[in-house]
Amino acid sequence: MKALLVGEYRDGKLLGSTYELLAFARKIGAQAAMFLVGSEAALPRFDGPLYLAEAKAAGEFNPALHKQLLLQVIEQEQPELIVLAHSSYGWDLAPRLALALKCAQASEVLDYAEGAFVVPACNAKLRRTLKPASARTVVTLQAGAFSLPGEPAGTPEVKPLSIQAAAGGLEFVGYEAAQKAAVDLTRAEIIVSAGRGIGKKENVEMIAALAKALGGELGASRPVVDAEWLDHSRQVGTTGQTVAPRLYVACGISGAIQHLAGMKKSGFILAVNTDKEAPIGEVADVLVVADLKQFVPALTERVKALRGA
Ligand SMILES: Cc1cc2nc3c(=O)[nH]c(=O)nc-3n(C[C@H](O)[C@H](O)[C@H](O)COP(=O)(O)OP(=O)(O)OC[C@H]3O[C@@H](n4cnc5c(N)ncnc54)[C@H](O)[C@@H]3O)c2cc1C
Repeated sequence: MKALLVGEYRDGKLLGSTYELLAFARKIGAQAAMFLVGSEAALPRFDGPLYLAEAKAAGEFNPALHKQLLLQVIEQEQPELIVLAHSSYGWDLAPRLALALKCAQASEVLDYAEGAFVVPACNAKLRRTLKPASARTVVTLQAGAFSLPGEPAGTPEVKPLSIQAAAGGLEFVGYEAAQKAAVDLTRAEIIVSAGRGIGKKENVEMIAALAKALGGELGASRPVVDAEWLDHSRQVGTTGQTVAPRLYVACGISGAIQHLAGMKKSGFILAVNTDKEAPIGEVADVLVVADLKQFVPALTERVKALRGA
């Protein structure tokens, strides 16, 4: 099987998600070629053809023009799969491509087995298996679902793409930095995070008390932020911050892949969950199967006593 991987480049840098596409291609045993609107100065490390359009000429974000360039490469390479990251770039480009190619599209792929793609359903509570009816499929990959076992290596064979004329309608103007987060969790050595399992806003205080006793920062999963129990600057995960503290305490967090992608590199992970089968157990060093309303205050008192606070 042949896969055309659509790498991502932003602000002069190749994005790490590009290597997740390579990991996916490797996992499914596909022969990989890559398309990138980027720069010679930031090439991906892999062995294979790399169709490169200069971002200076094509704009870093111009789905209409990038689609045109991609269609030329697809004509040449004839891949069965066109693979993008499930990012704002992929969300925009993938359906345009699928429509132009009149082929199937599978979004937010988590896994692949026997010609079928596994994708999340019902707000990630369930998984659905999709078997495309077309010979060619455009897929976007969920962030963090695939990773290379070691450091990427290799030298691509660069095939420059020339830009004849800009596709009308869109012009890449630039990026606008998001407002600086009120809390920088990326620097925290200890993070205690609240998940939906805390039940109600009033229980945030209980999690904050443990964070304070440990001398750490308070974090959160997305539902806690969506419910406005905590500010977005405290969200950990693919649409929040990526953290790697020495200690991460997950209170009432199930361990959805989007949360794990933001904290699985923590030094030591302690999870508190009533469900012993919760996926957080797969990355936790210790999973305490308990009601957090009993366990967390007891742990806080013990920590305070040990620290003489
Ligand atoms: C595009 C996209 C991006 C996303 N980005 C993020 C992101 O950045 N960060 C993020 O966190 N999520 C993100 N999500 C959402 C993610 O898919 C999950 O829905 C979310 O992480 C679940 O949060 P949770 O674990 O707090 O809640 P749930 O999945 O509802 O889990 C609650 C857990 O609490 C446990 N529990 C319940 N009661 C108790 C109790 N009394 N004591 C102990 N345990 C208890 C339950 O057993 C359960 O495991 C994203 C989703 C999408 C589609």
